[in-house]
Parts: sequence; C-alpha cells; structure tokens
Amino acid sequence: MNRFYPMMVDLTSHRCLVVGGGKVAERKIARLLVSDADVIVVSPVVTQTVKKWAEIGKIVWYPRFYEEKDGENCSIVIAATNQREVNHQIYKDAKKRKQWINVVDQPSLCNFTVPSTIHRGQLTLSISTGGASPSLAKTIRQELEQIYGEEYALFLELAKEMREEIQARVLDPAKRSQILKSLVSRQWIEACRSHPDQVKKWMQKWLDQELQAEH
Ligand SMILES: C[C@@]1(CC(=O)O)c2cc3[nH]c(cc4nc(cc5[nH]c(cc(n2)[C@H]1CCC(=O)O)[C@@](C)(CC(=O)O)[C@@H]5CCC(=O)O)C(CC(=O)O)=C4CCC(=O)O)c(CCC(=O)O)c3CC(=O)O
Ligand SMILES: NC(=O)C1=CN([C@@H]2O[C@H](COP(=O)(O)OP(=O)(O)OC[C@H]3O[C@@H](n4cnc5c(N)ncnc54)[C@H](O)[C@@H]3O)[C@@H](O)[C@H]2O)C=CC1
Repeated sequence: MNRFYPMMVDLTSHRCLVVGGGKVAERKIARLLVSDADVIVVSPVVTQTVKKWAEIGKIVWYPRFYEEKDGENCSIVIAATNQREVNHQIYKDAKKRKQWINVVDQPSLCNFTVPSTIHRGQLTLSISTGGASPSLAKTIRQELEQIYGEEYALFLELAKEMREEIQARVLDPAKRSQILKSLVSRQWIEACRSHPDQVKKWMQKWLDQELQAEH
C-alpha cells in the first residue's frame, strides 16, 4: 500500500497542464484555480464552465488533441481524458520529465492524487482514502462541511491577528503559550457564528485584559 505524503503546495504562477475538458477535468481545474495556478487546458471539447473560464482569461485553452510538447515547463500534469491510451501516453511523457503526474483513470500511475477538500478561509480540511474509495472521501467531506461552517474563516482571521499581537507583547514563553491556547475556544468560534460583527471587539477586549494581567 502506498502511503502518500500530505503536503500543502504553493502553486502560485506554476504552469499546470490539464489534458481533457470533461466533468472530471473541470473539477481538477477548479481546484487549481483556487490555488492561483497558471492552468493550460488541451482538449478538443470542453464543458460550458471550462469554456467560460477560457473566455474570461482564467485559463488558456488549446482546442485540439494532446501533443507531447504540451507538458513542457509544467510543474504538474493531469491526464483527464476518457481515452486510456492517451492518458497512458501523457503519463509516460510526464515521467520522462520527472513531473508531478495525476492520471484520473489509473491510480497506480499517479505520483500524486487529489484529496476531497473543504476551504474555510485559511482553514483547509482534506480527506484522502489512498484511492480506495473516492466516494467515501466525498461523503466524509460532506459530513465535515456540516460541522466546520463559515465561522471558522472569520475565527482564523481574528485568531491570526490576536496571535501576532500576543507574540509581540507576551515575552514569557509559558504565559504566551497559555494565552495562545485559551484563544482557541468553542465560545469564540460560536461567537464568530452568532455575532460576526461584534466578535472582534469582544476578543480584543478579552486580550487587553489578559495582557494587563501580564503586568
Ligand atoms: C486516485 C484518484 C486520482 C485523482 O483523481 O486524483 C481518483 C481516482 C478515481 N476516481 C474514480 C471515481 C470517482 N471519483 C469521484 C470523486 C472524486 N475523486 C477524487 C479523487 C480521486 N479519484 C483520487 C483518490 C482520492 C482518494 O484517495 O480518496 C476526489 C476526492 C477529488 C477530486 O477529484 O477533486 C473527488 C471527490 C471530490 C468531492 O466531491 O469532495 C467519484 C464521486 C463523484 O464523482 O461524485 C467517483 C465515482 C464513484 C467511485 O468510483 O467511487 C475512479 C473510477 C472511474 C471509473 O470507474 O471510470 C478513479 C480511478 C480508479 O479508481 O481506478
Ligand atoms: N479521478 C476521478 O476523480 C474520476 C475519474 N474518472 C475517469 O475520468 C475519465 C474522464 O471522465 P469525464 O471527465 O467524465 O469524461 P468526459 O467524456 O466528459 O471527457 C473526456 C474529455 O477528454 C477529451 N479528450 C479525449 N481525447 C483527447 C485527447 N487525445 N487529447 C485531449 N483531450 C482529449 C474530450 O474532448 C473530453 O473533453 C474517465 O475515463 C473516468 O474513468 C471518472 C470519475 C472520477
């Protein structure tokens, strides 16, 4: 069994090739766009959504069949056609170039796979089943979406600000660690959900009290 190494990658401005323009390719492209990658799509036919992305300049689309040179200078290649032999050829070309390659119909050829993912601002939750059951990954994603709502985005934004202030102002490591831990409480997360407009003021007040107790 292959245990994949979970890794958060900065794809900003990295050229990423997606071959194919169907439903599966569209999903992979959407993920790459969230990460600000430079996406090149090669496919004679694409979905309406992919076509729209090309029209508004979010991606570059070459409306033709795959050619070996398409993968040049790409950090990542995704073979997402419905032709097994074409996907296999894309794999061989990418392997020669030592690129990161995802083949949507042959998990054993992938040197990376795409997990099911939830974004809540800076929070990312990803689920992988190592290719055993993508449907289970999707089901768990849907369950977690109910538990981890949009309030986590606001909470993290505020927690980041407060954390920076705590790091700058609390010099005693033990005390700093204690305040940083108490910042992460159910109450604050709940307040982000119920009172998004007021919570920052309350948190700041709480922090000021904690910092005063310092002196
Ligand atoms: C190995 C991997 C490679 C990769 O694509 O990266 C792979 C491979 C394959 N998927 C197949 C089928 C389906 N995949 C989905 C859905 C998703 N597949 C995703 C990832 C992965 N799929 C990687 C492993 C992920 C892991 O480790 O868990 C997700 C998580 C991420 C994403 O794609 O963005 C996304 C859910 C996103 C979400 O909604 O949260 C559904 C459900 C649906 O579409 O509703 C079905 C139909 C039901 C079923 O088969 O279970 C087939 C058979 C094709 C066939 O039979 O023709 C293969 C090939 C094979 O297994 O041989
Ligand atoms: N990994 C995953 O998450 C999943 C993978 N699959 C697999 O993914 C494959 C694709 O599925 P869909 O997107 O639904 O298929 P689809 O039939 O909607 O799209 C296939 C695309 O490939 C393009 N294409 C075909 N030959 C090409 C070539 N030589 N060069 C460039 N583009 C070419 C077509 O123009 C079309 O846009 C299927 O074979 C299926 O087995 C299916 C479900 C999920």
